[in-house]
Amino acid sequence: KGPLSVWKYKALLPVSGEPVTLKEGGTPIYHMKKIGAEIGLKEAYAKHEGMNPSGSFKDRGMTVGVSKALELGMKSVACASTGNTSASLAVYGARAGIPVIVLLPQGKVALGKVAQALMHGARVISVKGNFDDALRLVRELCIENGIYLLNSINPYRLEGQKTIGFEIVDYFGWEVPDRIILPVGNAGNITAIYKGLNEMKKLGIIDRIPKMTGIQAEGSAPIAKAIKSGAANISVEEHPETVATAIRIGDPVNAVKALNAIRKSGGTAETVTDEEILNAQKMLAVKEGIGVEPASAASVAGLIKLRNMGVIEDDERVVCVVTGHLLKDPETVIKNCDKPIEVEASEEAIEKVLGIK
Ligand SMILES: Cc1ncc(COP(=O)(O)O)c(/C=C/C(=O)C(=O)O)c1O
Repeated sequence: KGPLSVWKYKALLPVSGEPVTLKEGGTPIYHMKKIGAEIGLKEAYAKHEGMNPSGSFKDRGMTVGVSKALELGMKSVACASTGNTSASLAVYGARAGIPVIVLLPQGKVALGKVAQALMHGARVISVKGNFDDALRLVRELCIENGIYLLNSINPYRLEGQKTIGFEIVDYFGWEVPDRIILPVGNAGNITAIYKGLNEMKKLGIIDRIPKMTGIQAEGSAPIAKAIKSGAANISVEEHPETVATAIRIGDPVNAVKALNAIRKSGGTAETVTDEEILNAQKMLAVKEGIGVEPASAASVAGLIKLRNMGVIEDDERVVCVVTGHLLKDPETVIKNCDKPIEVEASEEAIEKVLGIK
């Protein structure tokens, strides 16, 4: 009962007290009519996680993780982040009134995310290294100093994020989608959604699990490479590079769980180029009115590629989880769009450039 939200599923979440909440979850599922028509898929949907309080799916993990931190009597919380985790932790830490420390890879975090972490009062440390360096350092920092670590190595993060699976099942009911496609970085989200779907199956609410399909940027694709080569585990990408800085992660902490989720569900993993990512971002915005940041558009770029490869069948119902809001990374948008047309402040000048007269 009640509106869709993370805490609608409180009975399935490991938090006993009153949660620290900003009404996260209950995000919209949009039918992608035009993009679907272009690739011959009648049932292509996008679940817009950018519509969460801090603008990404991370809020689902943080509402549970920060609630748990309070329950455990922790004095401060920390994370390393490519941006959205730090933005979300800053928001929920502020809500909870608990000090927040975030470690960011220097020069590789989208502007909107840094703005959020700063404005919501986190101590923002910029590390001369990449995300994987920052994660190693924050784990040491937390162990040495009794600070509560809230990267997705913390299982309470995945507990919150599994509600994406709950909401997809709630929306489609018995007609479970055939496939769920999502961008993969540290691989927490694909692991979490798979867990949620398995719980729904155990509860007898669904009778089958959608194919979990992970999409990575070509320059940062340890999971996709392992799936495509059949390797038991990943080989770490030493120098991950992609315009989709949110998923610029070479050594995903949840790799083993994610490979299991993909293989057990009969899913797959694929890579897309930065160009395909930016094209998908523009298609979503211009054709469907859905504004997402580059990493999120990787799921739709992957949908298109897998469809063109013949991996996705004509009659499949597919849900792409688009994970973060367009406003998170305005610099990339400005770089990839035409400049605004400058005119003198007169109607004639405007009509002239618009070719109206
Ligand atoms: C927009 C967006 N889309 C996809 C992912 C990948 O999710 P995971 O595979 O669960 O890591 C992220 C991840 C971001 C961070 O890892 C971080 O913020 O530190 C993201 O921000």
